[in-house]
Amino acid sequence: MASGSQVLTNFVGLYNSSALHAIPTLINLASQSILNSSGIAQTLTSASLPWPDVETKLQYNANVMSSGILLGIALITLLSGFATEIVRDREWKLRGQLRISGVSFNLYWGTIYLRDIVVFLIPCTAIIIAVIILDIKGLNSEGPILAMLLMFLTLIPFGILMIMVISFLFDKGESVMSYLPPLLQLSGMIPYIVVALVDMITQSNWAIILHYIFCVVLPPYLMFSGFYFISRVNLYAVIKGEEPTTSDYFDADSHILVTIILPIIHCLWMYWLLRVLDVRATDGNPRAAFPCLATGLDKDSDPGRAINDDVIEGEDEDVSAERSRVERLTSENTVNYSRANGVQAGTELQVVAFTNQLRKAFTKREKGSGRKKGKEKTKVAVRNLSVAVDKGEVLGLLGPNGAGKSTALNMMIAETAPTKGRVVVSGNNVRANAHSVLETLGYCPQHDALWETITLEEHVRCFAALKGIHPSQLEEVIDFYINNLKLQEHRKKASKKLSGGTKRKLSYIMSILGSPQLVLMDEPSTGMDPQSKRFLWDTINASFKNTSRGAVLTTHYMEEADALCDRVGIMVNGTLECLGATQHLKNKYGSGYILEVKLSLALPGDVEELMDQLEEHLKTLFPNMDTVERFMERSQYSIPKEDVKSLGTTFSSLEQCKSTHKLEEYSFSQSSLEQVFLYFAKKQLEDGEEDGDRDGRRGSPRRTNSTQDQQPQPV
Ligand SMILES: Nc1ncnc2c1ncn2[C@@H]1O[C@H](COP(=O)(O)OP(=O)(O)OP(=O)(O)O)[C@@H](O)[C@H]1O
Repeated sequence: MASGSQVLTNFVGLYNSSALHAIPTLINLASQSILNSSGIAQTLTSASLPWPDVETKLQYNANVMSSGILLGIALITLLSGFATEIVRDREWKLRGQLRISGVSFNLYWGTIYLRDIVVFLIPCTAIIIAVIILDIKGLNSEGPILAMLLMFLTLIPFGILMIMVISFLFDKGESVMSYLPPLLQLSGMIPYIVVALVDMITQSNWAIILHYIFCVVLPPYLMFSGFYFISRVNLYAVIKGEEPTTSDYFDADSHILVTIILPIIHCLWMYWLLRVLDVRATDGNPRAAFPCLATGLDKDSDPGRAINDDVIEGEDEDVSAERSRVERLTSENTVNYSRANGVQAGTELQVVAFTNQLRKAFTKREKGSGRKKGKEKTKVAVRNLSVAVDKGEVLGLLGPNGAGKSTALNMMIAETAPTKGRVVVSGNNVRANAHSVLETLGYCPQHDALWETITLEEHVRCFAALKGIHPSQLEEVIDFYINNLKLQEHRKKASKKLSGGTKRKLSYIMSILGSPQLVLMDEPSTGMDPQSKRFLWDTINASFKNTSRGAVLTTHYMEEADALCDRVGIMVNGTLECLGATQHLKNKYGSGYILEVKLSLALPGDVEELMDQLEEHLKTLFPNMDTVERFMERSQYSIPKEDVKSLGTTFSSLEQCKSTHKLEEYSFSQSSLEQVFLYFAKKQLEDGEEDGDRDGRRGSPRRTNSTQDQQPQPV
């Protein structure tokens, strides 16, 4: 059994899980094949043919087995490398960005497929050339070469498609090369070794039965098995004392044909699976593509079956009015009318897009102890959001971190599947008509979706072409954005070398190119310098005001919301708490004053205690005041109008307070949008990270059923 240990040595020596080592593995493999073949040849001449003894047969099989293992490992390791880029495209949201820019399933996957086939052809051709040039015995004759050629013809397209499908098991590019090669190598090699051992030991049909079963149920096995059966035909013919003919390789007993034909059949269902996964797998979760596997995901996107909370207890009246407006827009007639006619008349149809009862619940299982499964936890990220974007409107979505703004936008671009509810853009349901709807969208994601090695200018050029900008205008458009956003010096830099602010500018340009019908911008100005921010504001104002287009913008800059948004909605814990023009919100929720104080740090004593004393004193001046924020020596209070009889008296009381409580400084002003925001932000903190479902009930303890009391306390 010397050859058995040789196989083991070869296997252990050459086994690796990295694509980097695939080429050396391949070269090693070629020399191994030469050695194996010459070994076989020597054994054959020295053995007393026509029929060898058992030991010779075992040695032949062991040699054949090692060639198959080595070739299979090399091919599958090379193939695994192709998955990294696909997973990265998904991880960095580039696939979504391309989809929104009109890159269809066939275009995206077809391009990658053709490119990978060409690349993969190189090592496969190298194997054939090496066999011919090095005159590898047993393989360098017409039969095996023809069999290998035919095998590669189907194995290459099959292998790449298989990798594309399997890539959906991964959500991080980094983990692909750590886990995918061993996963594929083992799932192909273990059945291969089982078949070869059964063949070697029992010399019975069991090996062939297993071969057929594995070919069907374990596709990676196909990358290994063909080589074994090619060498097997050759060996058994020689053992019988005959020269194998070409037809020996393709007759029914050779079992090679199955490794050539089955990949074609696998390709058919894999293409279907890839389509389903690409179109339906959302949230980076392939299970989302199959409703039966997806607990709590995308089970119902029909607003008719959504929780009946038209009248939500304690809901703001503006939010309720918007909900009713959206209900009317959703009525079958309206949607059909808009779908059929494109341009609509009448006030109700003057909307670019709307969401109806849009809801997203993320279900996560907590870690269990031992064998016990952990409890399922549900986080409702967006709670029955009904809002419409009017033509010519920039709608602002504000809210503290984790309020659900990005999740809402992700559902609007069909990147995240809603648990319930519907998104309609230009009269079309986004989930049902994703391709045609997405072509009319522009999206600036919160995290820049860029190819690391592609330059800034190439990004702009590529997306301008995708958005259908005429080649004659291309240069002008590129220069306009690059010059105005002061990007000239970064034009030729690869995106990985760009600063955070520059990347944001690039993402913004990519979203606005081609004048999409609806542009969704998730914190577009984060990290931008004031001058660029000003240009961004100008272009947003010019792009949407008085047009038939619309935009949704999320931001943490109140002055940006004030300057750009026609209406602003503030979200808290997934719920839209208020909606309206910024002035309306200031009047409604900010009809009072804001007092900001700062204690002198030079004061002796505990800051907390001093702050408590100050608050006690302030309560005597403003009995209905509310603490908005308190941090170290600073605090902020909202003071209702009725507590301020006259500004003169108030200021003299505050001056007195300044000297008695040793205030370093204080400010007393009318409420701004920021203060309205802070009021709601505080509510999110009070409500806490509330898990579970609370439909129809609001978390705020302030809310009651009486219409009068439904208004939150003014700031
Ligand atoms: N894929 C996910 N799985 C589980 N929970 C998620 C997922 N995505 C978002 N969430 C949760 O949903 C909630 C809303 O998140 P989202 O990113 O929409 O908030 P946001 O308002 O955009 O916050 P920020 O201002 O920080 O961007 C958060 O509590 C977040 O943890």
